[in-house]
Amino acid sequence: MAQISQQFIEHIEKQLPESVPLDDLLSACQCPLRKSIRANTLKMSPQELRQEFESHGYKLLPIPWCEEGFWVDEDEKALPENLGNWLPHLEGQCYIQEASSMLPVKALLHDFECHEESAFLDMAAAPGSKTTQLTAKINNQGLVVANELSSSRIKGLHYNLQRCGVTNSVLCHTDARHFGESTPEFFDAILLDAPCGGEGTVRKDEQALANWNIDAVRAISQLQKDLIVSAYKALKPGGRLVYSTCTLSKEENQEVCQHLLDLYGDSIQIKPLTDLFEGANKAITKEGYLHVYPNLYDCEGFFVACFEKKPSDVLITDNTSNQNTRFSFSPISSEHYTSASTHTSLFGWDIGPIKQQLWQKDNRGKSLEIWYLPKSTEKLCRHIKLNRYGIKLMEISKHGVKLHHQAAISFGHTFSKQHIELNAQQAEDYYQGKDIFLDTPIKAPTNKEFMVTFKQTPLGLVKHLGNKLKNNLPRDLVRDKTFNQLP
Ligand SMILES: C[S@@+](CC[C@H](N)C(=O)[O-])C[C@H]1O[C@@H](n2cnc3c(N)ncnc32)[C@H](O)[C@@H]1O
Repeated sequence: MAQISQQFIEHIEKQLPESVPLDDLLSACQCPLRKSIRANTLKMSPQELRQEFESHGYKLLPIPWCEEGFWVDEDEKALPENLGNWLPHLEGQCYIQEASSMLPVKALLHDFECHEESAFLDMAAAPGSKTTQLTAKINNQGLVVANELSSSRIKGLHYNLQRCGVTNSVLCHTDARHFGESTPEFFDAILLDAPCGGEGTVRKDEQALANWNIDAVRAISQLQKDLIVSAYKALKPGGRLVYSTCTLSKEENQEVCQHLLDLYGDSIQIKPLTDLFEGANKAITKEGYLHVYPNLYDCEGFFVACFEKKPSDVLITDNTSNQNTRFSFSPISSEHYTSASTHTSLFGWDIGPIKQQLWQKDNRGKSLEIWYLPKSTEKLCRHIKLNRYGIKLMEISKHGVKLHHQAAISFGHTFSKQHIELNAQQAEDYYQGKDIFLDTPIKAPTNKEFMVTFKQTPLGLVKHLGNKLKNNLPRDLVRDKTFNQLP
């Protein structure tokens, strides 16, 4: 049973709209949270995800604001606890994400015209539920900067981006309060899913409201105000900003938005979310924000505000010097492009269409790395230090060309040759880091790299050694336990 501090009850009671009686809110806080899942459309359609679950007796209910998202009706059948070890999850076909947490990206992209050069910033991105939702929705177009301050959380963010086949993102590891100064008017759209008090998460975390106090709320509200000002400054005129939290107090929500409007109300305006989805009116505030109390749609509490920065007639000029010491890549040379494309053609992979995004980097004289970088990465690097760039595709050394794991999981769906389809047991063995023994040896030269797939989805690379396939899954991706069949 959730422990809810009396101080919180007295505080929130004063802020509740008439449509949300305190008793309804408190009883919703005591109900376990409905679980939800989202199809990652870079790898699986919502229909396929639904079929996969329903063929095992689960009942999935659509989430009204996210066509890729579903609630799992656990009255019918409960989800297994360890869904993270399920093969389709490891393959990046789905993401376990709370339903209301799917709202901010919906707001960010609603009527938004995304193009090849669009630059997005996710200011507080780990573990990546919204970054992966965004990149899937824009089909890996443009550039998405995923930023996270916490060192311990950035690894999980990177893992999720890789797993989900995200190719248009770079990772940044900084305090998001710096973006306003370091990347002024750089981004077309910014998501600030702010660090917050988490009052809306009490249905998942029974202790979330046990030790509530107003001083902590005020302190975090100040951080949020600094972050939203930084977001405003980093946004291009004509750009879009979404501010969201999973908390309920006005100090962390409406007051933060009002701070932005008090400072910059002449050049930014609220984009009301009234028509975001059918039924949004239940949660709409008088300003046009969505304030989702946990009882409204039977999910977590959430707050979402959307702003548009007015277009400006003043032309933005990028005065930053081209002398960029932080950027250690150069465009791929024709000699190395020839080596790279000769190698990828063995896999039936034509890298011609991505040639403009191929860069080379010297690996301390030992080898030469070939990378795929999202558009505008070089320009961005003139302003900020990145933690991880796009995707390392291969290494060229005196021993020849060697493909990298990320090339297979990000671009493997376009390989037409040199891949081996595994059965479920072999796919599980692969994720557990084991070599794969073949019942019937394949007719192919030994010591060659192959890509392995399961149900046509790329898992990674192996080396063919005759009767076995040597596992080349990077060690940090190896899992102790995996399963294929839903119970
Ligand atoms: C609500 S969580 C983000 C959840 C994420 N957007 C998602 O959907 O998976 C807020 C994140 O902000 C990070 N954070 C806290 N202070 C920050 C700061 N000053 N700059 C950037 N990130 C910060 C926290 O470590 C945390 O990971």
